[in-house]
Formats: sequence, C-alpha cells, structure tokens
Amino acid sequence: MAGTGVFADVLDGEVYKYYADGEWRASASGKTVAIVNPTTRQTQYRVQACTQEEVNKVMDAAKVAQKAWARTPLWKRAELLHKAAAILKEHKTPIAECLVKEIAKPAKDAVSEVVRSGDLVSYTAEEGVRILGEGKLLVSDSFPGNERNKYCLSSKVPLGVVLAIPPFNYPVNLAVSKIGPALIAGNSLVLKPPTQGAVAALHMVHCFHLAGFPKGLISCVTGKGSEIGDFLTMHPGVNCISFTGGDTGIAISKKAGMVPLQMELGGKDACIVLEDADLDLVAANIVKGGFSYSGQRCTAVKVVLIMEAVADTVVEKVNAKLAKLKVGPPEDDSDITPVVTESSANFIEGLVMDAKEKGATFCQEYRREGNLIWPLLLDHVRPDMRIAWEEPFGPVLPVIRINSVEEGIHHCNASNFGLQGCVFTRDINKAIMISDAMESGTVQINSAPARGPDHFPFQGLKDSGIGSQGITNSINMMTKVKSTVINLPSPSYTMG
Ligand SMILES: NC(=O)C1=CN([C@@H]2O[C@H](COP(=O)(O)OP(=O)(O)OC[C@H]3O[C@@H](n4cnc5c(N)ncnc54)[C@H](OP(=O)(O)O)[C@@H]3O)[C@@H](O)[C@H]2O)C=CC1
Ligand SMILES: O=C(O)[C@H](O)COP(=O)(O)O
Repeated sequence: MAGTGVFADVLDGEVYKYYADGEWRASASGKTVAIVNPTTRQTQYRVQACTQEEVNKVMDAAKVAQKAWARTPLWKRAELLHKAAAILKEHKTPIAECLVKEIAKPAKDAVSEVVRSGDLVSYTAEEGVRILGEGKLLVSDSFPGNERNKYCLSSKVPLGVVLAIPPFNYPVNLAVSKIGPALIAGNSLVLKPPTQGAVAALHMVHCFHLAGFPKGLISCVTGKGSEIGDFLTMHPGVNCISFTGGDTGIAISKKAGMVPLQMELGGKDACIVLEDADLDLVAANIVKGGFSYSGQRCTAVKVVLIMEAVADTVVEKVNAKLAKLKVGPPEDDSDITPVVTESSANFIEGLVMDAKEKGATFCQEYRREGNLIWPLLLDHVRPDMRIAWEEPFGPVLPVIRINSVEEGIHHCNASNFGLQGCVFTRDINKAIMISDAMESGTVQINSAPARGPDHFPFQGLKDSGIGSQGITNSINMMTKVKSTVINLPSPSYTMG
C-alpha cells in the first residue's frame, strides 16, 4: 500500500515529504498542496509546498554531489541504475495504486507504466555504458592547410545539474526517462513532479534512495508549478532542463537561461486514411490510438483525416468498438476513466459544444458525470471548428472527411503542432511519400502514433518541442563534447 512498508519514510502524518540531501523532509513552509482524486473529486493525498530557500539548498547539494558522481566509474553508475530498476519493478503495486488514485490511470496500465519504467532505467544503464564508453579521435590533415600534427580526442562529459519536469499523464515513466539518462551521463538530477502524480513520483524516487545513490545526487521538490516553477527553471544552478508538458514549455523556453533544453510538448496527431487501407486495422487503431487512457496521451490520435469513399464504413466500425468500451473508475480497469481535473473536463466540454454549435455530427450522445466523459466520435468536423485544431486531451475525437491525400497533408501541416502522425494504406510507396510530406517528428505507417519502444527517437516539430527524446538521444542531450588536442612537434604518419 502507498506510504507504508518500505515507503513509510516518505509519509509524515497525512502529508508526503519532499526529498533532499538523501533524506525525506517536511517543508519549513508549513504549507501543503492537495492532490484531488479525479474519480472521487476529493483530496486523496497532500504533498509539501517547498520554499525557494529549500530549492536553493537542493541546488547547492546537487552541485556538490555531481562533482563526485562524474568521477564515479561508468560501470558503477550503471550498477546502481540496474538496482533502482529492480526495486522499482519489485514495488510496482503500491506505485501503481498512486497512479490509479492521482491520475485515474486504469489499474493494468498503471502497473505497465511502472514496469516499463524499470525496463527503461535498465536499458538506459546499458546504453550509457555503450555510448559513453566511446569517444572520437580526429586527425588534423583532413582539413585543408594542415599536416598530421594534431590529434583531437573528444568524449562526452556531463552538463551538471539537470532539472526534470514531467507531466501528469506519465508521472513515473516520463520522470525516469529524464532521470536515467541524466544519471548515467554523470549529472545530478532535481525532479519537480506534476502535482497530479506527485505521490507516485515520490515513491519512485524512494526506489532510487533504496538503491543507495549518493546524498544530494537526486532530489525531488514538490509544489505547484505555477508557484515554484519559474524559480526552478530560472535558477542559476540549473545546467539543463528536460520538460514534458503543454504550452508551459513554450513559456519556459523563453525564460530559461543559456542552458540546453529538451522540450516535449503538445500534439495534434493526425491519422490519414486512404481508400486502399485495411479498414479493420484502421478502426482498431483509431480506437486504441484515440481513446486509450481516455485520450490523455500526447501521442493520441487527435484528428482523423479520412477519404470520403471509406469514411462511412470506418465510422461505423469505430462506433461499434466504442460501444464496447468500459466506462468507469480506474480501479475496475475501465477503458475510459475520469479525466485528470475538472478544469480539463470543462475544457473538453467547451470544444464539444463549439463543434455542436457549428454542426458536427455526434456519433454518440455527449455524456459527462463529474470528470468522467463518455467516448465521443465527432463526424463531419470542419476546419472552422476549434476541435479541428486544438488538443482535447480527452476521449473526444474529430473526423474530417477529405477528397484527396493532399487535403489531408495540408490540414496536418497547417497545425502549429508536429509531434507524430500516422497513415493507413497498403501502398508502401505512397505511405513513404506521405510520411515525407507530413511535418511531424514521427510518422507511423499502419499503426497509431506511440512514443515507445522507449529507445526510439521521439521528437516534435514546431510547437511540439525542441530536441529529441528516446534513451540514446536523451543521454547525448545531457552531455557535451569535451576535446583534448595533442600537438606533435612534427607531422606523424602511420605505416610508412
Ligand atoms: N510531447 C510529449 O511527450 C507530451 C506532451 N504532453 C502535453 O502536456 C499537456 C498535458 O500535461 P500537463 O501535465 O497538464 O502539462 P503542463 O504543461 O500543465 O504541466 C507539465 C509540468 O509542468 C509543471 N509546471 C506548471 N507550471 C510551471 C511553470 N511555470 N514552470 C515550470 N513548471 C511548471 C507542472 O506542474 P504542476 O502539475 O504542479 O502544475 C507539470 O509538472 C498536454 O498539452 C500534452 O499534449 C503530455 C505528455 C507528453
Ligand atoms: O506523454 C505522452 O503522452 C507520451 O509521451 C506518449 O507515450 P505513449 O505513446 O507511450 O503513450
């Protein structure tokens, strides 16, 4: 159970502590932040509202710990990460319980998130050993005007203190996707978890604590992003920011200092369906892609652009599948569960009402109880409707009928987002050409968008992000190249 057994140290009465200098602590602020259960809409947990002074101390400790960690052999760093991964997987049940209560993640998916996170950490340890163990040797005579009298040795060195800010929808997995790469590369790590999801994240951090990482190397400060976010992201002690979330990331990019940024932001992932597609496959992927975790995935299918000739058939198949989805609480492992907050539900409802006023066809009756919104397919959506462009982050999916592939590509590329997209066709040549034409970080052929497997590159264009994630890319991003040049008194050539 959450907050008990090995996790008892994390809890202080009814409030979860924050983690600094290798210890669980109560904030001197005396203030707490409530985490509201999306299903019951009652306060489920409370976390500390950390002060600026506490953030300063965490940054100081992170700086000191990083210096020693950077000198810790790579294999030892990897060993500790493997240990943390095993502990995380061992304690998947209480951590998953937090995900169910804090973010209404369906019970089975909550367990999968924790297991996937353990696997991600282990893979990161292995990948780090491989890629950080290699450097480059350059010789000078490849550049005009030079003889071979300079040898340049370059390798990757850590950046320093990495600030990690994940979103509510994967508070564990999108935290470790930043923590793992930062640590294996020799950085220290300060985590600011999302408020909804903070308790799951604190439990995950405790698994790193139990693994025996040095004091101060990992810290976790809690509090509302709107209150301590700016102080953290603009803190002079931060050497790199890895953020996943919404438009907040755009604001952070404008305020942050001269530090490397990794930003994974929103998306409006388009699903383009051609006449020759396998329509059963299309319907299955629209339902899985658009409605799993109630559409609260940045990689969810967020607009279907379908050729008119096959639209009726696909809409009918999708509706038949939607009718079978289980709607209800996450504890029952329902397919559709309450969305994360009331304001999120209100926002989704606003998009639905706008589409209604402008004449979209409702394939199901719109139904909402509290934060629970029943799955809804909106057909005959037109570009003048907000839902054609905005990301609902909920179980509501617009269908736009198109008469040419170009029309679909045009709609996709007119979006300010460019995270992922997908195309369904049996013609691989057409699929490749459409993929090349779509302005998005990844295009899936004959499957719904997805970030995983976690070692694949994952990136967004335009307002969807800066840089690229995925295990290898994140390790590289959290390092910089350091060169040492050996200057010989006279040119030297091998073999004669
Ligand atoms: N591309 C991707 O990989 C993903 C993108 N997303 C996008 O994220 C959005 C939904 O996630 P959500 O969590 O609501 O996103 P938000 O941008 O609201 O929050 C993300 C994180 O930022 C924190 N935060 C809030 N304000 C600040 C601030 N001023 N400075 C620093 N940090 C701050 C939040 O903390 P707090 O909770 O305390 O406010 C949270 O930890 C959607 O737009 C979705 O598309 C989501 C997942 C993945
Ligand atoms: O946060 C998100 O929504 C993701 O990064 C998507 O991950 P997924 O494709 O594995 O669900």
